[in-house]
Amino acid sequence: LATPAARRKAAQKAKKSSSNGGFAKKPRPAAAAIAAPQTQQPTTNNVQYDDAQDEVAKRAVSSLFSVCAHIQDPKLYQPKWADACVQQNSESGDGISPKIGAVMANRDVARGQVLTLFPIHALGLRMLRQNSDDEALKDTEFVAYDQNADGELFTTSEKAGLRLKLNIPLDKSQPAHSILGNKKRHVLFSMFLPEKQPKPGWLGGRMKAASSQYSESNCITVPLPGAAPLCAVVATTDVKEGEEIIQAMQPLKPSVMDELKGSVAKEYRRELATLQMYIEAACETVQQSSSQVDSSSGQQQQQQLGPFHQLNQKYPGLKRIHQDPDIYSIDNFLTNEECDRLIAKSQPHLVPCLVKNDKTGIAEQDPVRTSTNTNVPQSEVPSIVEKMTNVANCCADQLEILQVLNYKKGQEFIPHTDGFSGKFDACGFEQASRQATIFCYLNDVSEGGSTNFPEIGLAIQPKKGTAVIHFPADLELREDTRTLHQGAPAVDEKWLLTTWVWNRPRSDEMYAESRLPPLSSGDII
Ligand SMILES: O=C(O)CCC(=O)C(=O)O
Ligand SMILES: [Fe+2]
Repeated sequence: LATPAARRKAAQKAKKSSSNGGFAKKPRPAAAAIAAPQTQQPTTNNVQYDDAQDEVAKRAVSSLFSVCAHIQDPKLYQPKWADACVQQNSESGDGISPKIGAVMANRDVARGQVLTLFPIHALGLRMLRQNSDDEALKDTEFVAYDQNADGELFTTSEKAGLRLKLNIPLDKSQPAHSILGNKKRHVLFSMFLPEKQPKPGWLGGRMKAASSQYSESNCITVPLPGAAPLCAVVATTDVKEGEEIIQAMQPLKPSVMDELKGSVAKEYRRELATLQMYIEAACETVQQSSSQVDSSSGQQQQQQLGPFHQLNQKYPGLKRIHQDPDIYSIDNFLTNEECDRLIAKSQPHLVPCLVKNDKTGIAEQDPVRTSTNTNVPQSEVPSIVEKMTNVANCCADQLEILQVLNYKKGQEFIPHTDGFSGKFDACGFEQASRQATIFCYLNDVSEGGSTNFPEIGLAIQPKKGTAVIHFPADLELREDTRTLHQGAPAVDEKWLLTTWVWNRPRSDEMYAESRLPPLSSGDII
């Protein structure tokens, strides 16, 4: 759909089949969130989808879009506070620089200040659906757009160059979180169309993107505190008047991102309060209209959770780094030698991580988990198994087959939970469930690759030898969705050892430790 006319036609067609906005159906590969070790039957993550919840989310997107479109009308609102750059539209005197189209700072801007805002030409919602055999219920993208302009409907067949999609994570401090809070299912994204007229203060998306050199960028796009999906382009270095604005394409460390958001929140308190008012009003409209959707029709209730698996609280160095849901860490859980030897053992055996396709039942490569991994027989790492069973108060048979994961630049594991609701037959365990996740970082990682728990605002930067333990389900085998987590895209290479503690021993002979192929001679003891 390369031409505006073709897109318009498609948009009209799609409008007929949708209640509001544009409805672009997007078949996507089934994205099971539980990754499978190579030699095992992968397991499914039984994500429930819920039509009522989707309807509320779609209404939220439409409502947020109409408010955002309204704000972008220069007759109504001019963001002078975010008007620190211009787009070059004629050749300068020397004929060398700046280039036509380049976005340049029109004043000095300090790190943490806003350069411009990111325009919202359409607002989209990716709805991840799994476990569905029905074609009509595959993953879809709902897009709310301006019905009077070209290019209203964005289908996945359009080339990435035609528009820019920006995923917008919503933390709990965002008003939109309350109406779009199901991060496991709903991905909010904003769309930018280069062919739209640029508006002063809304030049985001028009600047050059940094190529591979991370260091050459001077800004990044961040959701406006309290006013997402509106986003600002924020300076990541001090920028001089006349300097070209170049956007970083790599994710920043969560701590740096938080610092930038903090400085924007502080410096532009008044301006943000105005925008927040608009966004809150849009959210209230949705809340009012969705209050009719009664809980029996599927609104997910936060289930009461009971006690969780107990760790050995006397384990040396055990620290609780988050309470309710509890997350623990232990520095130097593995020695440097254990980490180095485990990497050396695993390196020659790495294969792409597989994820179960819920439709076919086949374990296959999937963009949800792009790292490589290998299984590690317990017999080759007795000292590590001994520490794990000691801290987790369990026997070695309760540990799922150990895996070493390797993430190279750009590789990631998208947000997922490790647990199940109820009993399952999986990974050699029968009528059982995962109670705890233990992972250990095998190297220090300074850029990218953090393990993020977005529901609780926790980000952990990998530190060599540190173990992290969380609890995907309670003792009654009810999943705790607050433990949603991701392996953020790696910048530096990252190595991780991971396993899960089940509530009963591994029993299926097919998954016996003795069947695992050895990695190398020389056990780590
Ligand atoms: O890579 C990470 O930081 C997390 C890995 C993970 O979540 C998993 O293996 O289940
Ligand atoms: Fe995980």
